[in-house]
Amino acid sequence: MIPSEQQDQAIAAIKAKTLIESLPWLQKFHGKVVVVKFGGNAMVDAELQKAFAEDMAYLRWVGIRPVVVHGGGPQISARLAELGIQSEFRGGFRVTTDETITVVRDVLREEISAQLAELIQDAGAESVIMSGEDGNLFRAEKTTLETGEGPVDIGLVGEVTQVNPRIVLEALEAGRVPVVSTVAPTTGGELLNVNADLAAAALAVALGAEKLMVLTDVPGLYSDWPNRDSLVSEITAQELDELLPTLESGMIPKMQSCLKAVQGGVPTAHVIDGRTPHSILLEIFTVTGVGTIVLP
Ligand SMILES: Nc1ncnc2c1ncn2[C@@H]1O[C@H](COP(=O)(O)OP(=O)(O)O)[C@@H](O)[C@H]1O
Ligand SMILES: CC(=O)N[C@@H](CCC(=O)OP(=O)(O)O)C(=O)O
Repeated sequence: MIPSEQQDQAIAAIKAKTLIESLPWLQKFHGKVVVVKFGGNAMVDAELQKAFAEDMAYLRWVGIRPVVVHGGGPQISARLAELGIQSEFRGGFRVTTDETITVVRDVLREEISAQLAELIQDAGAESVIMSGEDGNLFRAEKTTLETGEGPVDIGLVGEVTQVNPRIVLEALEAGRVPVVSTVAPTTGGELLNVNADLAAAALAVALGAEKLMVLTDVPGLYSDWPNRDSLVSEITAQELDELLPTLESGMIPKMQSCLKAVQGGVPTAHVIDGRTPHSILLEIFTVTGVGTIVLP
């Protein structure tokens, strides 16, 4: 055999190995719901967004049912800055005023949901946009932040207290990929800004999802941030519960979300690096997986 043929054969063998390695996972996850939270920091690059959308279409066509819940913190902050409004965060949450909530809702729906839905359609799967306001998807209650100096009012910020997953299930039944943004009304009809990590966990639990995958802009959870040698590949709910009080702002809602999901019956929750193209496929379909896995 000439060297170029040998090289072609070696490449073909790697491709075939990768494909066949996915067989047990295809069997295990067939028909199952996977909730993927796409973070604002992971979606700044157009190529990565395209790869993400391709992953969603891929999952849909291999018979797994993906549900996208997205954030958009940096994009909301950018729009607010254009409007001359400064962003303030307390405990990882945006202090949200009457003026801010309209911007949050618009950026999430008109800009980010719309763009993701279009990319998913371009990748070959139907998608449908929804928020906590649609079909009673989410009900929320106002969050009061507990701090060392007592409770702090952070404005129109809420947490999901009820989920009615009907419209998500209808979309999945119709073969569509739901793209969910996370503003949500109270029972009184007041619109609240809900952190997307936490909303994703509530939705994953309500849907009886097989996995929650949280994409962000780091390789996973670090037990001793920012020490790069402290990447955690696997952690139990109990260990995470103990680690949570030591974590810093961005990671707090993310890890609370993973904890809530596994405590609510989701078999595994994952924090993975959204900057690696197709990291979702690598996590689901390869033996080693990537990022941090949270187990019950
Ligand atoms: N223990 C930790 N492990 C990993 N990242 C951490 C940790 N503590 C703080 N971070 C920070 O959290 C950020 C991710 O949170 P955030 O900026 O809210 O992301 P996203 O927009 O993806 O939701 C990381 O970029 C990192 O700077
Ligand atoms: C209450 C609160 O902080 N809401 C978030 C909602 C978007 C979000 O969660 O975006 P990421 O996933 O990119 O962080 C915000 O206003 O930024």
